Amino acid sequence: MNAPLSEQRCKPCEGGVAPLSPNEAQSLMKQLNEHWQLAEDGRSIRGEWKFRNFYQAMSFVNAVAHIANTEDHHPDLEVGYGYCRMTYNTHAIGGLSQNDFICAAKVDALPRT
Ligand SMILES: C[C@H](O)[C@H](O)[C@H]1CNC2=NC(N)=NC(=O)C2=N1
Repeated sequence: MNAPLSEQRCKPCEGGVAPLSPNEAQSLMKQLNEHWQLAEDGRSIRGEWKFRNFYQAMSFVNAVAHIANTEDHHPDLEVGYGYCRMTYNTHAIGGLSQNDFICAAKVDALPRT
C-alpha cells in the first residue's frame, strides 16, 4: 500500500516519461477533495476556492507557494479578493504526473481558517 498522496514527496521530472493515462488520473482524483476537477483533455487538474476576504485568500496562496517551493513543483495561480484558482500540470511532459496529485493533496491538507 502506498503512503497517502499528501505524505509523498515530488520527484524531479525533466521529461522522458509518459504522462498519466486518463484512467490513472481518474483514479488519483478520488484521493483529492471536491475542489478539484480533471480537465477534459486529461492534461491538468484545476481547483477553485472561495474566501471571506483578500487576507484569507493571500494566506492560503502563501501556504500553496510554500508547498511549491519545498516540492519544486509549481502551480499556475489566479488570486484576488476572496478567491483563488489553481491549475497543476507537469510542464516537462505536457500532462499530468504523480507530482501534480501530490501537490494537490498537500493543498487539501492545509488548515483552513
Ligand atoms: C527539476 C524540476 O522537477 C523541474 O524543473 C520542475 C520545476 N517545477 C515544475 N512545475 C511544474 N508544474 N511542472 C514541471 O515540469 C516542473 N518542473
